[in-house]
Amino acid sequence: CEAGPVDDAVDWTDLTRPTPAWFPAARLGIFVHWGAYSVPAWAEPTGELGTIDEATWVRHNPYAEWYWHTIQLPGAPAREHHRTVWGDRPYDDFLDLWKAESFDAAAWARLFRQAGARYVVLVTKHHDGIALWDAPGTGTRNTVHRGPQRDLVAELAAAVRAEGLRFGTYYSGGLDWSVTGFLDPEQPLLRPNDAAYAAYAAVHVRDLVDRYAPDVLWNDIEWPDAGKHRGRLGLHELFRHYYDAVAEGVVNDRWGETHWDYRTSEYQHARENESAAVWENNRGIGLSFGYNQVEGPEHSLDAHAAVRHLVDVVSRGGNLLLDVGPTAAGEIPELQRRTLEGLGAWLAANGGAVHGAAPLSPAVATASDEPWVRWTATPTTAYAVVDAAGDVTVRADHDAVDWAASRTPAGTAVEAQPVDGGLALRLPPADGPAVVGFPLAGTVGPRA
Ligand SMILES: CC(=O)NC[C@H]1N[C@@H](C)[C@@H](O)[C@@H](O)[C@@H]1O
Repeated sequence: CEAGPVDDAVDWTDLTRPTPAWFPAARLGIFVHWGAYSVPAWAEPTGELGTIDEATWVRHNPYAEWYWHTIQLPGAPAREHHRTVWGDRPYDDFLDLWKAESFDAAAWARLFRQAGARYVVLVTKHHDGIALWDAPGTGTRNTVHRGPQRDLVAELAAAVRAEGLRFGTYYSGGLDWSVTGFLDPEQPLLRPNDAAYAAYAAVHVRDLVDRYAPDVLWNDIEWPDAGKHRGRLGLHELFRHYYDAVAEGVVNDRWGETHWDYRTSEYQHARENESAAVWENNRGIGLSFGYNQVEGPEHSLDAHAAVRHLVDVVSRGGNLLLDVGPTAAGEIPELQRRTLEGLGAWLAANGGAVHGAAPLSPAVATASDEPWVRWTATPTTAYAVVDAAGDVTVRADHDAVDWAASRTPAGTAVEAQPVDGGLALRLPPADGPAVVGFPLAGTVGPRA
């Protein structure tokens, strides 16, 4: 895997343009990791990326979608699990065992809309190289010819768009174990960088653009080095082709030092990227992206925790791309469904503080953890999201906010009195954070 010719003379700046407004306004997306790995659906719930040392991570990988890799490692519990449950069956048997017999794209799309998501990003080829559409050059190693025997990308794209949501595609440009084998399993991020693989991947992403016009191109790990050039199958041309085909399309930042519309962090990894103007944190509801049957409530965000994570991300200017890992049959596991439904119920009452909202100027108010308070804002309103009940004081420059007309978007009247250095609120008990909206003084009617 020699590093290919990297044409670092490429001028990537001509691709820069203002980020299409729909993306930061969306605030919540749903990620979907569904693949042959959803058949074994087994990993150790070790911990969050960014909090586990690499040596532990690689052998006790909590990402169930890395099953094929983890079972290569001598001493990995997953390897022992595979031998016990599956014997010496090859990984590709899971493609044929993946039937998707209960897959109902319309039901998924309805659940995602009800969860308050504004976009959905489906994994179309993960690191195992199996495509969820009839990808050129994959032969029968895709879900159209084997296993589900359906174009899962087309089905979900149509259903998601019928619900009024945007549809994006994830593609693993950085790793493809079916092309490279495992190189050195002890070094999991050794990437194929040769021109042949770069062309193979470019043809795939171009096919995704031409067939599904994705609103988001979400590449993972990095783009093959030999593909970072201006040629016909080069990355620069690919981005240009994409923007010509999808005017409001956005690309993430995992294509190497080339071009991006927004930065990404993952669980606790790369949180330095969260200082960018436009960014997105992605994580599972549990510790894995692919369905992991081992995970329980103790490993997963319940609705309350998901609300707090989303609000914290939005208060700092980011989007949350929250992952679901469906079962091989195509069901959304109950633990995940409950979180999505609870998140959606909260957003139905309080979404004004999230959708289309942005950070509030720190000159007006700042976050606190005791009580738990995060602030968001629209051009006319500041929102205090308060995870406490009873008498709470929020610190705000009340000359900048008009406290007289405070209301929760859900319509519950809230008493708000200015006190030294802030505002005293009397919050009714609620089964989730309360949201109190304060008109930003000077932008709306006179102080009452
Ligand atoms: C930071 C990084 O490169 N993560 C790669 C990681 N991304 C997740 C969304 C999942 O697709 C993982 O399986 C993948 O390895």
